[in-house]
Amino acid sequence: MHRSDLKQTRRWVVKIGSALLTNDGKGLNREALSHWVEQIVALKQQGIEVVIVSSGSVAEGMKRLGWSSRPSALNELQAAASVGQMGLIQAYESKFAKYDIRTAQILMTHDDLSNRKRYLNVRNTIQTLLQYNAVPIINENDTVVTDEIRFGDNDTLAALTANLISADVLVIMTDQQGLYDDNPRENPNAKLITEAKVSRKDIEAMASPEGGALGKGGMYTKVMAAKRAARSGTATLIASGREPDILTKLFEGQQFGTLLVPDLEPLTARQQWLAGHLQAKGKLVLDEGAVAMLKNSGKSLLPIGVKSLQGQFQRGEMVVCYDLQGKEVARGLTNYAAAEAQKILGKPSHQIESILGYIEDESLVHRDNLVLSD
Ligand SMILES: Nc1ncnc2c1ncn2[C@@H]1O[C@H](COP(=O)(O)OP(=O)(O)O)[C@@H](O)[C@H]1O
Ligand SMILES: N[C@@H](CCC(=O)OP(=O)(O)O)C(=O)O
Repeated sequence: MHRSDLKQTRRWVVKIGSALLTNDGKGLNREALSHWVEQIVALKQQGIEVVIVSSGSVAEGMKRLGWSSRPSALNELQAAASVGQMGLIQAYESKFAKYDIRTAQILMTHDDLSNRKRYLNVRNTIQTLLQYNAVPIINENDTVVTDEIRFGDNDTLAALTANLISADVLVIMTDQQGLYDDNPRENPNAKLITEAKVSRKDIEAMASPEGGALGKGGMYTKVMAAKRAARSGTATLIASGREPDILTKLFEGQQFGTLLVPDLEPLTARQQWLAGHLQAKGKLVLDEGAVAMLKNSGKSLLPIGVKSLQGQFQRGEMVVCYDLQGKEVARGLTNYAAAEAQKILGKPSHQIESILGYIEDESLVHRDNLVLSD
């Protein structure tokens, strides 16, 4: 993907971060929002389908509730998000209405995306909305989530959305010009990276998880989001939402922000869904033979190759597989709950039935439910 190819793309996810959307924490910056809407309308006129992932509900809720500082208690954050989401959506709806464009609100949790049925439902809904020329506006459903099932930051949510709809481009708009080789808030000599392959290992180290006062995740979650997005072949642009006409400039191939080129082998839709599970319920440690089988022969994981396990997982839940050196090898959905798996570890599959009294499958993790880690 080169910048000049951006004009030929068809489907974009545009993520607008808290750091940008909020007026120094005093609610939404409606003027700026209006300008982004204008640019999205211009993209749509060029035939691009756009999905927005927008933060800002907590900041708007704080203003509406008259709170001067961001609460730390989860229930207060949830209340603020719930009050503020009304204002956020209202702002987008009224701006798009001027152009006679319909908007649609989608609130998701990580749980929704890890449930295969709900995942497919969300995908169908978004695709249908795009067919009807509506602009879906996505945020995390903050009111129903607790820490362990949160995306936590909207960069991750935006990347999973890009996977969900096989977007060509993910634009992460933030308050910096793009990815610098060091945190520009701390190092005035930091240099902007204009382009990098997403597989480059050093870009993770450049990106600090320290964000501004309002954002969450900093640049680190943006780089990780670009890696996730690359699983569906999606190119990521990290750029400043403060730059006038930024979306239009990017579309035209102008040199703004950082282009992170997807150079990894794209995963199938089902593998993307598997890889998008953020929470694993258990760990398996594999012997060398099993690691080689998974990596080189594309085989299922049999219990005989598993040395030990940890965690209280149930059948159908996500487990992470490690090699003997502790490096993650793969992740997948287990056919057996932890208590049963413990009994069949290291045993040949023909013994499963006599040990457990039944057999669910001869593999512990079937190949179709397994994805190799990078
Ligand atoms: N290498 C880097 N390049 C650019 N910004 C960085 C880098 N490392 C950390 N940051 C910080 O990340 C911030 C953006 O992240 P964040 O505040 O979470 O924004 P958002 O709300 O848009 O997601 C920047 O303001 C900057 O301080
Ligand atoms: N869902 C929350 C935002 C999550 C968040 O702050 O994300 P980010 O824009 O990545 O810093 C909200 O709308 O306020």
